[in-house]
Amino acid sequence: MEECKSPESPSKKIQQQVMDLKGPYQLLYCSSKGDTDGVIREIEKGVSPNFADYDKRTALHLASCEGWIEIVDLLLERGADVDYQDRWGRTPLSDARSFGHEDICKLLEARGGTDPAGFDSQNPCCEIDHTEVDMDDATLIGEGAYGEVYLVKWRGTEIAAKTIRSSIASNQRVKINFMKELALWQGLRHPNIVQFLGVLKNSDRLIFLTEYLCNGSLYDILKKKGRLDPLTAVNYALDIARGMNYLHQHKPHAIIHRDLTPRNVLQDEAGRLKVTDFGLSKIALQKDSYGYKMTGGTGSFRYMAPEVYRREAYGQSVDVFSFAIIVHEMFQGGPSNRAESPEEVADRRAYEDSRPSLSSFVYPDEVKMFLRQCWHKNPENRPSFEDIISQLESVQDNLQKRILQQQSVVAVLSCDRILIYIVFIPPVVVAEHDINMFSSTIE
Ligand SMILES: Nc1ncnc2c1ncn2[C@@H]1O[C@H](COP(=O)(O)OP(=O)(O)OP(=O)(O)O)[C@@H](O)[C@H]1O
Repeated sequence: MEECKSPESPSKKIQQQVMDLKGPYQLLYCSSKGDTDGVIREIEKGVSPNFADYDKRTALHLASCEGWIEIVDLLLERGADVDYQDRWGRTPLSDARSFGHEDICKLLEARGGTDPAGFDSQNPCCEIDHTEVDMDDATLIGEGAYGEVYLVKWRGTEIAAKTIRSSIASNQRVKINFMKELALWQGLRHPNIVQFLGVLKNSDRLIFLTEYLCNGSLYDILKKKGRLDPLTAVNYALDIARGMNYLHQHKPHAIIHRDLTPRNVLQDEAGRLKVTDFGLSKIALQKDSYGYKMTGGTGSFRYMAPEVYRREAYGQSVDVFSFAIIVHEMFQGGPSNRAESPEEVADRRAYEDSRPSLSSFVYPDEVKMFLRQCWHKNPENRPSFEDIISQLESVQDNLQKRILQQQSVVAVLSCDRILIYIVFIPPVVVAEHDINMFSSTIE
């Protein structure tokens, strides 16, 4: 293990957690819990009533969702922006409408609140009638944290149907949040992003449909093949980086994946990797006193940026950290520190600055340097995916040149994603009697 010991001690960790709870996030917590005294205390301490979390959600959004009219009134009195838009463009009025809090809607409207996008978040997605997809004839592909995934046919094409467990989908808040993320996913189009197709209408379960990727996940590929050759690893890394760059450059707000792991990267029949399930990670997970807590139940802890684990405010560079761990795994053939539990790994990364080893001969120097930047402890020092793409393209170029030098290649044909090397094979010098022997054998 390559480790740089941080000056932080275990007591620092506890202290840090206490500080997180006491920080400005406490205002959001009190607003969502209906703690009016707590809201007054935090505002009097100097916390801005417009303080927002990483989703740009303010105390007014939370109180409007939860139906705390007294707190909505108080926040407005103290200068909260009635039309503050969150990451999805939703205002507090959009939220109060979604949750059916009529009294709060009236109050917000009276104070000039609007619902610019006219959200009706019960039905924002393209809906496909359940009779169009025969779920009784579905083939089970696998099971994740949210439910099972099936291979089904829709209009003659094989697609994937993701079912959300009723224990999750029956919670109205979770369902609304899921629909918000799916509505966002629906508008995305990129060759390295799994295509969302719609939600099954009138089904007794929450089921959404996406394109089907027949080669499974990067997790399955690494499990089967182990370590990838450097050029394949870099090609795969470029696929993921291009998909992620598209998400991070999404307008008007960047889309942060938050749970980029090898299980959330799928491969199509042409060998191209595509990113899936962004934004869904935090929705169904348990809510604790800090807000939503990522459980890392299926191993996400291994890919979690230190600032997420420490429950600090975070930005899009958390995805760059996860990306670096995935690239490391592609060179390595699987996760490092397999003996440790995923949570222990995340804890040591967050509080001891531990990082996977790069000492092995498998990493080209430029890849080592690049990984160190991507998993840098200071999120601001991590490169953007745009930078990552240009760095990886130059690594790809160098690797291809090295392959050409090592072999007597006379030409390279490039056909879509396949490179065909025409290799010169020197003629073998054969003695005359050998030729005679050879011809007699043929006869
Ligand atoms: N669109 C798809 N095409 C083909 N296979 C898929 C598709 N989506 C998911 N799968 C497969 O279905 C299985 C379950 O996927 P799912 O996304 O529910 O869970 P996961 O990603 O394995 O774990 P988690 O729920 O923690 O993210 C995995 O084996 C995955 O490779």
